[in-house]
Amino acid sequence: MLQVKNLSKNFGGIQAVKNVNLEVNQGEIVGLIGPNGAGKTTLFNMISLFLTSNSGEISFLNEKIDHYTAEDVVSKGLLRTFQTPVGFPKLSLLENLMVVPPHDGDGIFQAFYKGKMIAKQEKENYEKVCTLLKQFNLYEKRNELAENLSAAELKLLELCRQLMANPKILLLDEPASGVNPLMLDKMVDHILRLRKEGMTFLVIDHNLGFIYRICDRIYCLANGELIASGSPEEISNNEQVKSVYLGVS
Ligand SMILES: Nc1ncnc2c1ncn2[C@@H]1O[C@H](COP(=O)(O)OP(=O)(O)OP(=O)(O)O)[C@@H](O)[C@H]1O
Repeated sequence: MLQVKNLSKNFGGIQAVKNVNLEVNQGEIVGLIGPNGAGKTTLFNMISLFLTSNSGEISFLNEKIDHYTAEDVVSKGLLRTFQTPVGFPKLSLLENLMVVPPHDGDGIFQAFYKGKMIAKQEKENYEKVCTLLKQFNLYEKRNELAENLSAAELKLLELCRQLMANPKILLLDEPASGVNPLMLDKMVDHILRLRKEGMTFLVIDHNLGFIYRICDRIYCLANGELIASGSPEEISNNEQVKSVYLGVS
């Protein structure tokens, strides 16, 4: 579904990502781990077209996407979350999830017909928002301001925001950070449920226990290079991974 071939990125003299190859198949949950500064976020930024690569190729659904904009890939179904959830703290959960169609300056006649379409779309969106909030146990808080949510709830709200756009693959950037153990179990359940429903994931996280619980396969980066890939069992027993990531030699 997603293929990355020989992808590289330099920042001045720093080679943040070096010739990385990676793939994610439909229905998989794939992890991306590595110590601080390994290049994980840079790789995510390139895959989601927030950053242009210096060399290499990215394909999504058998199509090269390197020349696309970040907006283009969103419309193709490739979406991502951020380490720090981006939402609207002063808006309610409902408002955060409602998508408002852009005003495009149509005349009154078109606006009349479009108005009907927008009303229908808004009703559908509202129903979808309510369904998502219920699935993520946030419905009771639907009228709360987002700024009153816990870190874990904000991560779930961020996940809901991306789900509103019907992604085919979701890139999750540190979904477990700042999430307490009880909520982490719920996060695991939600991700596994979404996979059962057909979602595909590429996930960055420093919490290896979390990564081992949810992932089918894992890639490990260090100093911008891929040093290992394999099942959770293979990665957890890999000496090079232990050495660079856990500081165990
Ligand atoms: N915009 C930038 N300008 C200059 N250097 C950058 C930039 N972004 C990242 N880097 C450098 O590239 C390297 C990889 O950084 P990156 O943030 O991708 O690592 P990471 O694995 O995501 O780290 P962390 O786990 O701490 O988030 C680091 O040396 C970092 O300092």
